[in-house]
Amino acid sequence: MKTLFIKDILKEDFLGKEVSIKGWVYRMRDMKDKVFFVIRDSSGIIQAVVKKESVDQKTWEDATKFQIEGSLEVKGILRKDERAPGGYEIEVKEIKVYDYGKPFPLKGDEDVDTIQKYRHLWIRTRWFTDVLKIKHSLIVHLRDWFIKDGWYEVTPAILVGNAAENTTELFEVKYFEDKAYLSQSAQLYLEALIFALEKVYSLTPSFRAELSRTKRHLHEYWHFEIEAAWYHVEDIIKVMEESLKYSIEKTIEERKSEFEELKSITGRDISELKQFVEKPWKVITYKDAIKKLQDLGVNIKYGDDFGSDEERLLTEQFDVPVFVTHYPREVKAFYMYEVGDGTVKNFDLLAPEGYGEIIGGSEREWRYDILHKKIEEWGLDKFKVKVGNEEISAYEWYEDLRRYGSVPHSGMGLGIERFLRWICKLDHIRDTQPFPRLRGSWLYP
Ligand SMILES: NC(=O)C[C@H]([NH3+])C(=O)NS(=O)(=O)OC[C@H]1O[C@@H](n2cnc3c(N)ncnc32)[C@H](O)[C@@H]1O
Ligand SMILES: [Mg+2]
Repeated sequence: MKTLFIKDILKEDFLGKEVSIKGWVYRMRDMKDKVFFVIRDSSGIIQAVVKKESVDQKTWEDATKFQIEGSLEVKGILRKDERAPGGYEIEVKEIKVYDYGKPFPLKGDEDVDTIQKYRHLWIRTRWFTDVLKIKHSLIVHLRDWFIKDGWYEVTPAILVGNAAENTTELFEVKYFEDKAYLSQSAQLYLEALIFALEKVYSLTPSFRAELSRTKRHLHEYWHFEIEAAWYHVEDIIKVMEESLKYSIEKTIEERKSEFEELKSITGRDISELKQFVEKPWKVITYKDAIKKLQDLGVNIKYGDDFGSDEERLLTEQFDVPVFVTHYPREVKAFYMYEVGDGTVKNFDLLAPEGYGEIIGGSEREWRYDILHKKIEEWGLDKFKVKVGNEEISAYEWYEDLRRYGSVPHSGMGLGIERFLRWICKLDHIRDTQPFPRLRGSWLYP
């Protein structure tokens, strides 16, 4: 007989029939002449009852030896039982023991440090399993949108020789006799690839050695980045509003039961997500945003960057995500296209409900002279790499993209974990990653 997933047998057509499932003991109650199990697999839970008078001695003894998270396969008859989770129960005839298990170290009320110590076991938590499935769907549908829109998935370098973002937030790694850095962003490599494929995307880990200890910073996060030749920043804003709405809409459809379960933990109601999809998202300039914050009594002036507090306050003025554009050149990255009035053609997408930045994007400086001057002005040419017997600027190759057939181009980077934190209404970004790397966390597990 075929072993099925639990979700596949929770149906009237299996009533009275023999079924077989494999999984782990989620709950158990040992009575005098009965043992009630709730067994879980990746698809859900089901009650299974072992009655002493209905099974042989060995099966009864096995049934009484299990611990929480013990692993087993049960065969039995599916019965209706309104009191059981899901309304069904298996009356067990046979048990195949894989592992009785040991007293499980987690009871469900542990503090953050204890959870961190047993994170490799804690990730079996049902609500976190729901978050992992929603993360999977958001990524799959986002990729789907870009594939349908003619973009190519590419595989950029992760061991790199230069900073793409803040030079003080690099993780340095030993690279034989030299040193390398863990990639902060695939952007510079995607910019090289558009001269071949024109529209490219990648999903890679990005690494940030930020010292900030906040609810939205990880040292290692998954970064969905896109780059397109001939596109201007307005085109990228349009692409991201459409693709994120598509991903959210498809994920809501596909993960109804997961969102239902999650609602009791985080309070996220899918009706809130539906209204983000239905309404047009806002676009305001940095200058407007500064004015709005000043009108709200925030002590901020033109030229200041936004921190989490300012972003939270700003997003609380809107009930949809907000694209904030045209920041002052000084507060943004070297590669951004200079408008000429002191601003750059960039945007940050701020998620509502106080979640803040989930995307950073911009039009790239594609004019060689201006980019070369800025790389020198920002001291980036001090980054050297060994090429053959000579030491050259680690940005020489990047400037070559402006020497040989340069074109206007734009792109963006979406933090998957920040996107997921907003969609699931999670309090802390640590609960968007199975093995989060946070300020002060151990490299364990
Ligand atoms: N291809 C590009 O144009 C991307 C560009 N080079 C870039 O890295 N922009 S960004 O620094 O704003 O980071 C992009 C996004 O990456 C996320 N991000 C950025 N830093 C983090 C940390 N520390 N933890 C989690 N997520 C982070 C966040 O959502 C940002 O909006
Ligand atoms: Mg940013």
